[in-house]
Amino acid sequence: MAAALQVLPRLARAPLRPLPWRGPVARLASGMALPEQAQQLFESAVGAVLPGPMLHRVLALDPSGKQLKVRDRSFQLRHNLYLVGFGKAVLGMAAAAEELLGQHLVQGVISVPKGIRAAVERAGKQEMLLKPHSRVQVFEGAEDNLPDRDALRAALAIRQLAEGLTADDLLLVLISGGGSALLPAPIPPVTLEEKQTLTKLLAARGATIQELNTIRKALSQLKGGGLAQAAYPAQVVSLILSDVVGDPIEVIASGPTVASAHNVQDCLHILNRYGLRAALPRSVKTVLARADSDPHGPRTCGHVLNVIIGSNVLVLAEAQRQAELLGYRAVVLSAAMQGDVKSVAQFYGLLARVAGARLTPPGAAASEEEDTELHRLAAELQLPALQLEEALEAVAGAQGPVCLLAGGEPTVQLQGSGKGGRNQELALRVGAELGRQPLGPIDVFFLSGGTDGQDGPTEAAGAWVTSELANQAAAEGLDVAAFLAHNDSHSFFCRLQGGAHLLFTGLTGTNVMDAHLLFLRPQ
Ligand SMILES: Nc1ncnc2c1ncn2[C@@H]1O[C@H](COP(=O)(O)OP(=O)(O)OP(=O)(O)O)[C@@H](O)[C@H]1O
Ligand SMILES: O=C(O)[C@H](O)CO
Repeated sequence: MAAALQVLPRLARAPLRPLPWRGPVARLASGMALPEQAQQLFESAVGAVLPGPMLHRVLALDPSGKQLKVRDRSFQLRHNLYLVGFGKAVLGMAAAAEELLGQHLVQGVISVPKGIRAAVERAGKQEMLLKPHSRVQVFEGAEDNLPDRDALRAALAIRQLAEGLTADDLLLVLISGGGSALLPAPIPPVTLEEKQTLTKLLAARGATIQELNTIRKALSQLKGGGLAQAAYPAQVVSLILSDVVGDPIEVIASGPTVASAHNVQDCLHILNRYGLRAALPRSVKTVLARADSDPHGPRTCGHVLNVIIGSNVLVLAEAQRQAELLGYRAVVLSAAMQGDVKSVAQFYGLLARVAGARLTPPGAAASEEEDTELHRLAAELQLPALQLEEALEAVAGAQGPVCLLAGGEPTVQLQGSGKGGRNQELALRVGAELGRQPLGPIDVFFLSGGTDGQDGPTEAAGAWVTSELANQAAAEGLDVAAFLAHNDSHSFFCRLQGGAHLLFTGLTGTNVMDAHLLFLRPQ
C-alpha cells in the first residue's frame, strides 16, 4: 500500500516506461510521443486545481488584518477563528489557510487520507504541509476510502470542537471529496461496521454518489447539516472543492454544513432499488424510523456560508489550453460525464468513429446509423450541457489533430472480485469498443484518470489505450472480455506490455473527479 500513497514528482515514472506507440503520427511538434504527452497534459491540468491556489482565489485578509473576506462577505477576526476539515484535498487546503490566517487561528482538526502527509513530504510539496507546531491537529484514516476507527476518532474530535464554539466564533470548514468516508459519526445504535458494510454494498451495486450520500446523511450525526448544527451559534464558512457533477453542495462529502431534511422515503426507495431493504440491520431500521418522526424537522443552516472554490471545470479548461498550445484543436464536451461505465465507453467508442470520420477526407464518413446511435446514447446518458454538436462541428473544421475533453464520474457495477477502478475499466472498455470495427485512416488515443491520483483501490490513477488495444492484448494472450467480466481492469493493465498503459501520479493532494482525454489524428 505504501507505494499507492506516494506522490511522485511530475511524470517521474512515465519517461521510464517504454513507449509502445511509436508511429511518426504519434509524435508531435515537441518531439514527445503521444502517450507521454497525454500523461503530462493530464498531470499539468490537475496542477490547476491544487488546493492552495484554489483557496487563495476566494479567501483574503483585509489590509488591517482584522477582517476575513470570503468572496463579497466579510467576517470579523479577533482571535476567534477555528478550523475543521475532511477530504482528500484538505491537507493542502488547511496548509494554505494556516499560511494566510495563522495568527488568528485558535485551534483546528482535520481528517485526511491515511499516509497523505508522508506522501506529500516525499514528493517535496512543502506548501501542502502544515507548519511544525501547527494548531491544527491532523488525523489520518479511511484507507481505501472506507470509514474506519481513525476517521471516527477524527469525526468525534471535529464534533467536540464544533460543539464548544460560541456566537463570537468563526468556524472555517474545509471540505473536499472523500469527506464522507473521513467524517463518520453514525447515529447510535448504528455501528461503524454496519455503516461500512452498507456503504460498500451500495457502491458495489452501482449506486450513484447522490444515492449513496442520501443514505449516509440519514445515518450520520454530522452529515446533512449536522456539523453546522453542532457549531451553532458560531458563524460557519465552508470552502468546498467539488468532486460531484454539477457541484451540489448537499451531496459533496454528504453536505455536513447544508440544511437537509432526511427523507426516509427516499432512503427506502434507494435501499429497495439495490435489493438491500430486506437485509437491513435492526439498528439502521431503528434510525430510519426515528428520523421519520423527528420532532425537530429539517436542520437549518442560516448561520452558514457555503462556497464552492473549484471543480472539474478548471481541470478541463487547463487541459484544453495545454492541448491547444501543443497544436490540437481542443474542445470540452462536458464536465458532467456520468452513467454506467459500459454506456460511457460505448459513447466514446462511437464518438471516436463519428468524429474521426469528420476529420478525414470526404468519403470516409461514419454511417448515418453510427451518427444516430451516438446521439441516442448521448440522450440516454442525460449528460447536462453536453457540447456534442459544437465538438463535431469543430472537428469537421479542424485541419489537423483534435483533442476532445470531458470530466465526471461514471459508475461501475461490480460483478467480480477483480482489481480495478472506474478509470481503468473505462479505458479498457473504450479500447474494446475501438477495436470492434476498422476506424479508417486515423489514430485514436484515449486516457482516463482520477484527479486524486488513485483509481479505486489500486496504485494507478487510470490508464490509456489506442485502437490497437485488442491486437496488443491478443498478442499477449490476454482476453479483454474475461478481465472485464470480473472488473479486473488493473490486473489486465499490469500485464499488458508490462504495465506501460497505466497512468501513475501518486496521490495528488486534490480531488475533482476524473478527466477523459480523446485524441484523434488523421494519418
Ligand atoms: N475492481 C473494480 N473495478 C472497477 N471499479 C472499481 C473496482 N473496485 C472499486 N471500483 C470503483 O471505484 C470507486 C471507488 O474509488 P475511489 O475510492 O477512488 O472513490 P472516489 O469516487 O474517487 O472517492 P471520492 O469521490 O470519495 O473521492 C467506486 O466507484 C467503485 O465502484
Ligand atoms: O465524500 C464523498 O461523499 C464523495 O467524495 C462525494 O463528495
